[in-house]
Amino acid sequence: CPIILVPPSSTKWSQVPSVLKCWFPPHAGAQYEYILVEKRGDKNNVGFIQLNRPKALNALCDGLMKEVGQALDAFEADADVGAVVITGSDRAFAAGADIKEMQNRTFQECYGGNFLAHWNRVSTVRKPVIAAVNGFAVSITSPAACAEKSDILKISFFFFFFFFTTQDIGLSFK
Ligand SMILES: C=CC(=O)SCCNC(=O)CCNC(=O)[C@H](O)C(C)(C)COP(=O)(O)OP(=O)(O)OC[C@H]1O[C@@H](n2cnc3c(N)ncnc32)[C@H](O)[C@@H]1OP(=O)(O)O
Repeated sequence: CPIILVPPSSTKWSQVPSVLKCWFPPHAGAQYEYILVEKRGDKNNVGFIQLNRPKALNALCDGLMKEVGQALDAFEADADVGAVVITGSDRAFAAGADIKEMQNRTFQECYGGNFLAHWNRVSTVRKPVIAAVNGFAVSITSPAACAEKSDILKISFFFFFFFFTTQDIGLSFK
C-alpha cells in the first residue's frame, strides 16, 4: 500500500529536509515561514500567495523571495491552477527589498553575485500572475532597466529622461 507523508501542521518549509521537499508539495500542508499559500475559488483553481511579514511591512528578504519562487513553481506545475494572485497584508503590499538584510553587503557582492537574480521567477511564470496591492508598495529601480521590459516603459523612460536628465532613480510608494 502507498505511504503518504504528511508533515506536522507546525512544520515550517525551511525546516523540511531538502531531500523530502518533493514529497511535501508546498500548498499541500507544509507551512512556509514568510508567506501563506493556499488554493482558492469555487473550483480551487486560483493559487493564492500572501506575503506574511507584517511587522517588517513585508520587506522582501531573501527567504521570502525564495519561498515565493517555490510556491510559484508548485502552482505552475499544478494543472488545476489557472492563475496566481499575490497579495500583502493590512498596511503594506511590500516595503521593497529588505534594506536591513542588504546593509552589510558590498557593491561587489551584490553586482558580481547578481543577488536579485531569483526575483525574476515571478516574471517567467507561464500562468497569469495578479498582484492585489494594498497599502505601501515600495520599489526602486533604474528606469533604463525597466525600459528594457516594455514599450510603454520605453516611452515613459524617454519623457522621464528628457525632462529629468539628472535623475536616474524611480521610486514608487502607495
Ligand atoms: C529592489 C530594490 C528596492 O526595493 S529598494 C527599496 C527599499 N525599500 C525602502 O527603502 C522602504 C523603506 N521603508 C520605509 O521607507 C518605511 O518603512 C515606509 C514609508 C514604507 C513605512 O513607514 P512607517 O513609518 O509607516 O513604518 P516603519 O518605517 O516604522 O516600518 C515598520 C517596520 O518595518 C521595517 N521595514 C520597513 N521597510 C523595510 C525594509 N524595506 N526593509 C527592512 N525592514 C523594513 C521597519 O524597520 C520597522 O521595523 P522595526 O522592527 O520597528 O525597525
